[in-house]
Amino acid sequence: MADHAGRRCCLGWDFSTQQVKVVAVDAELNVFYEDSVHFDRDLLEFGTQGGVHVHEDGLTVTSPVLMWVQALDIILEKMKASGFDFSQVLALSGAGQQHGSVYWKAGASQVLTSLSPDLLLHEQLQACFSISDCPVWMDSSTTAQCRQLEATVGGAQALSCLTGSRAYERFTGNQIAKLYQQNPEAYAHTERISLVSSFAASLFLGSHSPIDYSDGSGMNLLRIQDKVWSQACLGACAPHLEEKLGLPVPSCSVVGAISSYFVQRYGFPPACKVVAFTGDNPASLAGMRLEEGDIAVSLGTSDTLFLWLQEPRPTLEGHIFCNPVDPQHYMALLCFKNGSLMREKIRDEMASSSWSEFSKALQSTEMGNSGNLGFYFDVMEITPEIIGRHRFSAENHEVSAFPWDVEIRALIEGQFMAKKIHAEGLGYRVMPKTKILATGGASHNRDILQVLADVFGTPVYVIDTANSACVGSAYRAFHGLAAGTDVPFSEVVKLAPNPRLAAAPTPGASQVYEALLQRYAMLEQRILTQTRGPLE
Ligand SMILES: Nc1ncnc2c1ncn2[C@@H]1O[C@H](COP(=O)(O)OP(=O)(O)O)[C@@H](O)[C@H]1O
Ligand SMILES: O=C(CO)[C@@H](O)[C@H](O)COP(=O)(O)O
Repeated sequence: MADHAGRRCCLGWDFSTQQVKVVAVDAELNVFYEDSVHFDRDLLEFGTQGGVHVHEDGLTVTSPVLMWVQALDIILEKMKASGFDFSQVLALSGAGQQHGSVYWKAGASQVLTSLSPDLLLHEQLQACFSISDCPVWMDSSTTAQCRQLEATVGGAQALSCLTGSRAYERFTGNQIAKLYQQNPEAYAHTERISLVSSFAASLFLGSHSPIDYSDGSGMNLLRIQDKVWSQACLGACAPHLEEKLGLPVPSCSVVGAISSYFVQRYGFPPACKVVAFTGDNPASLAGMRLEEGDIAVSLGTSDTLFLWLQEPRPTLEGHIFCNPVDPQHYMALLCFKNGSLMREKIRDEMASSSWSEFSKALQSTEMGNSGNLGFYFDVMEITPEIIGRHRFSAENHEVSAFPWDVEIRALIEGQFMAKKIHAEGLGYRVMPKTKILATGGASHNRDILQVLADVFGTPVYVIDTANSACVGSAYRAFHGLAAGTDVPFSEVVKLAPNPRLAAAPTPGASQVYEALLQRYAMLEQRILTQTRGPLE
């Protein structure tokens, strides 16, 4: 019998870009089980790279919905085979990569409610989707729909004030508008549209799960102040959209009990609660127990930076989402598309595909890289909209190549300088008590975290697992169980292990980066002006 038998717990799931992950957290808030299924490695038949398919136009990016379902089957079977005691699961919640959308075909809810425990989920859900390839957050094919949406509500700033963001290509409303315009039949045959998060919750619930306020804020459709769908935005995207989306719910809502499929096949207790699933970044905010004044930096497939906010101040850059753990508050988020996959490319080109070689370059080069600076955006970046690799010497001359170790430092310093500059653009300032909480796959790399600490001039902390979205989902499940008694989230997680210091700023770092940050910002503007012309 496995040593995790008989421990009462909550499960936290994460349906992220490259994998499905799970953790089990016991009542003392210790993580005692972790597992994952990696799409490229474990589900070869879908032929994804980094969990996605990039289409011929270079802009459309999708993932097969049945790959996500099958990944859940595999991970549940692995847990069963390891002796995991499902009968002790009190509640579960989860997270999904943000903005992606799933289109359930008419009749799907009937299938969901009558699943046979003798078969796997993917064997039974084959015919349940009106499109098999779901648009995901890396898609940037909806510029026309974005401009239409902004025009309908009075411009980009007006849309941002209403929904927390100007129109972004990956945001779900614009993706739905594209689907409706290009494939009206599939749209007409769709009974329900889920986010990746609410889709995953629906599998556990055995019926369509509602979208929560926090992940719903990444759609350009939800009014973030009063938390209802904007009729103007819905109308601009597609007809009958409100009925296909269902009503949004607070993020800590219990959306129901687990479906009988999981009770019969895996032995979950019938009373096991499903707490609304949310976006992976909001779930990470919960997992790291972010406090006002802290900065979270997630180094997953995407790089994101997010903050806790009391008052929303929507602008033309970045996003304001409803806060996933406190319904009165908000979070601000910046997303950088060229994150881990860009680091992997440079690692493969310059460091023999080895993270330890990559680290050696960071160890053997000086802070500030002797004035050499680089921008590495193999895919069109979101923050800011730049594509291509651009390298500059200390004299600000564009150069075509750097030595291998200079290239690696230029990549990592550039990525973190961009984060600091754009966070300051949102009005954020590093204060003496500020700490950075780092998470995501690349937070395993101490040399990368050292550069992060040096560029920001702030200590960097990590939690025990880099799967903060999973841990946050399990914490949110405990919160969902307790919320009937109106307990604040901070009270529920007060006994969770504290983050550990991973890197402190090197003496003299602030002086080195002060001048470099100014140069980086100036050169970023120069590239932007060269590529899109001067702003009017
Ligand atoms: N030691 C390491 N150094 C740098 N990056 C790493 C290291 N280990 C893993 N990674 C990166 O972590 C990424 C996956 O991060 P993860 O947070 O699990 O992604 P996601 O949740 O988006 O699926 C990989 O693409 C890989 O590049
Ligand atoms: O688009 C965003 C946030 O706005 C991305 O951060 C996605 O949520 C993908 O997350 P990862 O799989 O990279 O964690």
